[in-house]
Amino acid sequence: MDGDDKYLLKFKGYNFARLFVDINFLKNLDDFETRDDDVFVITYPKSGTIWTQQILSLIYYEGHRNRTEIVNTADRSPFLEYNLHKIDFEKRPSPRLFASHVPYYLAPKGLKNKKAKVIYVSRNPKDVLISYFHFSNMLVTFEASNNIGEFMEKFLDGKVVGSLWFCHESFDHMRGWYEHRHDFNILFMVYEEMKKDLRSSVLKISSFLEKELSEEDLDAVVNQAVFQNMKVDPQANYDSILKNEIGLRTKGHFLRKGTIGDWKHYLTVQQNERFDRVFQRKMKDFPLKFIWEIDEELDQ
Ligand SMILES: Nc1ncnc2c1ncn2[C@@H]1O[C@H](COP(=O)(O)O)[C@@H](OP(=O)(O)O)[C@H]1O
Ligand SMILES: CCc1ccc(OS(=O)(=O)O)cc1
Repeated sequence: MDGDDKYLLKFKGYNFARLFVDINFLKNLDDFETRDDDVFVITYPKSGTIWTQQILSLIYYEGHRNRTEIVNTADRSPFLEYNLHKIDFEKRPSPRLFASHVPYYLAPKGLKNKKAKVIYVSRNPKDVLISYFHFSNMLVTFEASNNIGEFMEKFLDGKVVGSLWFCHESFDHMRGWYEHRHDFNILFMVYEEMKKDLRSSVLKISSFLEKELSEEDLDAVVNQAVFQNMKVDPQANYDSILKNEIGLRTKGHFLRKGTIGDWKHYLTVQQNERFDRVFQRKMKDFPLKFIWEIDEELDQ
């Protein structure tokens, strides 16, 4: 362990949420025993984790799809490093679904056998920034910021849970996973593409998982994963976990807006230009393109 902060726990160069993480678990993470049929959703925070967790559990378990099971997201596909409900992962029946924010170099080494599946979801970093600003002001377990400008500086410096989104070094989050993609059995998904065409995205995920869905099942998955329905689904939206287990500093929800280009409502021209300069410098040779905005009428 290096570094010390009330909210951040730095372990091997990466910032974990101090109040959720178990340092002894981290020390053994490398040797965490994976199974060939494990599935991991891996993201930088605020990139569509909970959404993809919901899609995965709907694909795998008819019970959720038919609303016959009363199991919340944190129990359907628990966070590997933030095991809120102290689930005994070894006793968990297969197939196990996990979520995680770990950078590629902290992932259990068993994932490199390329059997267990990884779904990496990315989102344009300006919307990540805005989503994260609201989220960290809302929860007592994250450091609050007075304004977007203040939070943006922390974000650009990597002084947040998840460390740097931006990267010029291959060990940072997005680039690290992308550049080491051949070491893993990995599918890259893009938040904005999921927004634009959820049905095709669900099909892409189910095909990667080798889980064939009937038309009827596909409809049910899509229907329960669209923002408006997920937002009011108490098993999917984390509301009771945030309120009763983690603690709210200000009123709000995990499913906040779920749109593309919300940053345009928050960043000043100067802030946006500063962000662009950093982005261009650090990501100039990165081959994937990001979707920064969409016609607002299409973004329903
Ligand atoms: N079904 C859905 N459709 C679109 N966005 C969703 C979604 N479920 C969650 N999100 C959005 O994903 C973000 C949270 O990401 P994560 O789960 O990685 O923490 C939030 O973004 P906003 O704060 O911009 O609304 C949340 O609203
Ligand atoms: C344990 C559930 C949980 C809650 C909040 C989280 O925040 S973040 O995604 O790391 O920003 C993560 C896990």
